[in-house]
Amino acid sequence: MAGQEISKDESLSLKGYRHACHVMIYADTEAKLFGKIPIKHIVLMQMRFDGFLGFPGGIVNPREESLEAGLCRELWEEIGMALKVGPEDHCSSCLALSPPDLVTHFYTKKLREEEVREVERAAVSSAADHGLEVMGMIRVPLYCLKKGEGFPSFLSNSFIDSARSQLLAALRVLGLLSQEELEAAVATAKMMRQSTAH
Ligand SMILES: O=c1[nH]cnc2c1ncn2[C@@H]1O[C@H](COP(=O)(O)OP(=O)(O)O)[C@@H](O)[C@H]1O
Repeated sequence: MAGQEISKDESLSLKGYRHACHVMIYADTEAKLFGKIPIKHIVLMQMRFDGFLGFPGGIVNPREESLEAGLCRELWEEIGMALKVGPEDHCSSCLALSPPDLVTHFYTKKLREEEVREVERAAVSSAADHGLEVMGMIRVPLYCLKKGEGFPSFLSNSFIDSARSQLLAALRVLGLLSQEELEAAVATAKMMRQSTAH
């Protein structure tokens, strides 16, 4: 579920709110799973310390730094290398579902495949948060195999705050998956969750 959308400027004028910025890093790829199923796009998320999936980023203080400067500082801690994310990469800002006094700002950043590999290597070898606040960077499987394996199964995980909606919206807006593919994956994920609920 997503919180209420709000413009970035309006959110910055709210009194008493904290701000969090997160980014979806992605790239195109020619790679094929089992040598035949096109992966098409690499999309990075991370397993957080609390067992939820989310995007890299964190809390920023707009009174001390711009949202983007704060995001880059957080990325340095979680990825262990400098990654430039600017206002042009901003996608959406939302009032968080919980806690109620939080605005979550979401960005997307397209890299080349080799640059994504560099991010993955740095996240393991240099990032201060690796193994602590971040248990590991992961790739989102965007293909759909038999019995919901792949993206539907991935969507059945637990996501922090609006991370799942941010993922689905970004995939749609960036054209990484079609509306039909997204709807089918969401419906299959829902059935999978129901059938595994005890
Ligand atoms: O990927 C995400 N998308 C949307 N909201 C998120 C995501 N990750 C965390 N949040 C929300 O933002 C808050 C702060 O984020 P995070 O835990 O990354 O920052 P921190 O490590 O600086 O405390 C979280 O408590 C959660 O409500």
